[in-house]
Amino acid sequence: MAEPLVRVENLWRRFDVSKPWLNRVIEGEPRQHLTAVAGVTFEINRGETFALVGESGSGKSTIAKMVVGLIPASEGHIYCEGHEMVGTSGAAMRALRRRFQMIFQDPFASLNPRWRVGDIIAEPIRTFGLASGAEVTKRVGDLLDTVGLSARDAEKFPHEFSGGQRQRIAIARALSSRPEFIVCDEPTSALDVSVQAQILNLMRDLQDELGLTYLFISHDLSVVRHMANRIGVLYLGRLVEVSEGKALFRTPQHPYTRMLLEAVPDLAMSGRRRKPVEGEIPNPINPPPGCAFHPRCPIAVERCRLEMPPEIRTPIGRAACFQLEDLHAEPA
Ligand SMILES: Nc1ncnc2c1ncn2[C@@H]1O[C@H](COP(=O)(O)OP(=O)(O)OP(=O)(O)O)[C@@H](O)[C@H]1O
Repeated sequence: MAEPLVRVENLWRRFDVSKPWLNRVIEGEPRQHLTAVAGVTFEINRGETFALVGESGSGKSTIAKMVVGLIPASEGHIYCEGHEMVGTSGAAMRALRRRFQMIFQDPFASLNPRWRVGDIIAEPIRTFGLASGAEVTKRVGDLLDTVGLSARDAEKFPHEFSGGQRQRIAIARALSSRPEFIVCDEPTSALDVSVQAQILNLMRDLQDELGLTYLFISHDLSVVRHMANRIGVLYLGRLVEVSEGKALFRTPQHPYTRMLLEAVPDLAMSGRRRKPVEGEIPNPINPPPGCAFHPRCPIAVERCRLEMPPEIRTPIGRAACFQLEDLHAEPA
């Protein structure tokens, strides 16, 4: 089998969330750490869309930022076609920055309001020395055309566009360095539903045309269903399930995946009524012992409160749950 384009192996990210030194001394408090990502492993094959889903605070954005090199990992590995990217700098990091791009949730915040659209899109082209002079203008015009805008829009400023158009500009900018891999962090969450569909269609068309690979991050399962080949479900920084996309919607394995699916009106599994997600994600500074999901889990048993469940193979992927272990005995 071909090497995956991206492989993330046992990735961890801890944040120091201690109070300032003087407060700690006066109040006699120790340093505090928050584990945002705890030993995550997944791979993304060339040309596919791998989605990460989970409630707010589950660690999706933190993983995304580590994968594109915006923040360092505390521990673990990120391989690009087998080459280690954690700890790289200089030319290797520069190459990664060209090949891996990111699109953010809020296109207004990610576009410099004082720059003309043409300059925003041209910046990566110039930075990576991909073109010069009139060639840059031509390439900017082509990119605007590719995302459904016009070459004339290069003269305008971001505030002259609607939310959906601004996300098109952000996509054109991401494409300008001719990347192979784009991390899309909630790219349509800030947009109206009708506009969301247009942007998602554009992203799918671009994937087919340019052979792009996506890491797609979303808390919205109905959006993910239309985009992902495979899906990773995150809970409090851990992957509780990684499964083939369509199968996950038909036969979710982990109780947390089931809970998420049952909460989405048009996805609630056939014959079942929609049930809102119960409880809240615990504080990651002080996570529950054993399986972190046990306080909210409808099928938790004593063992779940004491031990971390191992990852096992399921018919559609892998998942970490003692109850599934009894069903599918083979370790992943
Ligand atoms: N720079 C930081 N310093 C301290 N804690 C952080 C930092 N960045 C993220 N966190 C914490 O890490 C955890 C995971 O955050 P992250 O933003 O990755 O989650 P998410 O799933 O993307 O959620 P959302 O959809 O709300 O962005 C959260 O508890 C968050 O508060």
